[in-house]
Amino acid sequence: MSLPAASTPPANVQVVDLAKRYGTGADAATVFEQVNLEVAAGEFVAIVGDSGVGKSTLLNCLAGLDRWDQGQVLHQGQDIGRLDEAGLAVWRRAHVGFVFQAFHVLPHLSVAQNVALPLMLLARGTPAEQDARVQAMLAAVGLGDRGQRLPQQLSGGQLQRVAIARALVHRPALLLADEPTGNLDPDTAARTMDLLVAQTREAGASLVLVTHSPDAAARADRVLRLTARGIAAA
Ligand SMILES: Nc1ncnc2c1ncn2[C@@H]1O[C@H](COP(=O)(O)OP(=O)(O)OP(=O)(O)O)[C@@H](O)[C@H]1O
Repeated sequence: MSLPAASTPPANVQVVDLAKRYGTGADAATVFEQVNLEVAAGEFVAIVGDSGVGKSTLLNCLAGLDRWDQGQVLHQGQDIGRLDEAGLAVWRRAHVGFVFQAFHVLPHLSVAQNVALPLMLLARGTPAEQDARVQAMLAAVGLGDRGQRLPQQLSGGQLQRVAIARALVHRPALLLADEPTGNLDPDTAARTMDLLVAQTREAGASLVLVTHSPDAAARADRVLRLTARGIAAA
């Protein structure tokens, strides 16, 4: 009896013929179209392109935060365009770590509570295990002694590091980062990139990073340029 042929595992992330437009009828404006992209587990892809070409929009589509007009976004073979808002929220919570240009840190929670949020929402681990993981992440971003502070007591660069700790704390399979080093000095930027790359390699996450920074792009396995007509090797 012959064994079934081993099937190739699907790419962690697949984008198929994606198009995004704003407006309708005569006012319709295409941001991008014919975007095709595959990112493997453990792979780091940087996306570059002119200002306004749609890099943040594409990242938002990958996170299911923005809807698109044509094409598909698949995560481990699952078509996330078929999920409703509640389904998307559950999927995102479990699988996605997002570092935005704006930090989206909650002002009334301490730094440690902000970082703990994904673990609490997923009810992952005991409170003691959650505390230990949060403390380890804060130490990794150089904020081990700032956990009890409120966000307003931190600098912009420190807040960016809180956002990165929070994005990584639940070891997501898909890491999406929009200019994560934009507000940071060169040393902190390099350490931040170390963290993102380590998570990608060690946890087999896929990292998609939008950047204008040549230093950040230089760390990627592949650099792709987004234009209105698609995405290709830079
Ligand atoms: N809600 C919206 N309605 C209409 N147009 C929008 C909306 N949001 C974004 N756009 C347009 O979509 C295009 C892509 O914006 P986006 O922020 O994705 O670009 P970007 O490549 O990330 O830019 P940058 O490098 O400057 O951050 C821009 O022309 C922008 O004006």
